[in-house]
Amino acid sequence: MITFDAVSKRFPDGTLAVDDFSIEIPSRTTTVFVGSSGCGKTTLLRMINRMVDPSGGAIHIDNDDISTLEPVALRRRIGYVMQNSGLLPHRTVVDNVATVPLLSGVKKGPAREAALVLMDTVGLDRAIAHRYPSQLSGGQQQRVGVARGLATNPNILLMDEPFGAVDPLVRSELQQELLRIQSDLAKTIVFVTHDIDEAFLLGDQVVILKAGGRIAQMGTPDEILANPADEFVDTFIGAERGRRSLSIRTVDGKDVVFDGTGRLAGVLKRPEREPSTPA
Ligand SMILES: Nc1ncnc2c1ncn2[C@@H]1O[C@H](COP(=O)(O)OP(=O)(O)OP(=O)(O)O)[C@@H](O)[C@H]1O
Repeated sequence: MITFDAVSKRFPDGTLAVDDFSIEIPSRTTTVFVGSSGCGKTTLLRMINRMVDPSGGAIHIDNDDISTLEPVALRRRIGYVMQNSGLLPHRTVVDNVATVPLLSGVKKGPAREAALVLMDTVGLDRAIAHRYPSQLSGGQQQRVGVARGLATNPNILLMDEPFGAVDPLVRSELQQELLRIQSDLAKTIVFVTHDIDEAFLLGDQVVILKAGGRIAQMGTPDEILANPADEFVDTFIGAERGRRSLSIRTVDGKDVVFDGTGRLAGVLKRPEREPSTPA
């Protein structure tokens, strides 16, 4: 479990990016931070692996206060996937995937072999193992980025808008692939996006943020869809969906939410009902 306890971050220029943020991120599930540009999502994510240190409060991973852990060692045991994949342009796919294990002292042969297996995991053909990033499509580059994030077999995977720069079809494929990988591997994933549809699709827990990393609402997609906490959340859900109206239809006895284009947006959990007594 990752715990933020009254965490704040003020940058040296005075910007208060995160103000008094507290949350518990359960293990082996996906938590999504969603909010508009500048609300502090990336700052929150980077505080987990100490790329950014908080100015106040504490972050724990299980029982460890991460401020007591050595940042480089911490970073090497947490996977990190970023937008535009962040691949090293002069290294081949297989060597990009193997970068962190190699830095951590794994020998070249085993590191490359493990990288090939990871290419299988993320749905990449081994035939492209010796290509350079510029010879790949955007979607393939992002898959390499995900494979690299998984290369040390981390318990925690941080993903910062990893599918933000690809076209909608490829994005949808990558999202499905991530759902499949997560159902096999059950990592603790913290995922940042500004896309509410992506948040609802991928998140077990969704955290809707306002400026300053303030939590507007936190819950499962069903809970948020069924009961938006306030007008801000309502508007955010509506606006980010292009003001497409949500509708609820009953399918196989379940209340299913569709957006205005007929796309599945979620399934509402109904409270358990007492069995009805015959009249
Ligand atoms: N190194 C920095 N120095 C000063 N201000 C910063 C720094 N990094 C981020 N900020 C500011 O902190 C706030 C939060 O930034 P952050 O990148 O965390 O937001 P975000 O929600 O991830 O935005 P986006 O979706 O645009 O990436 C913004 O006002 C940003 O300008």
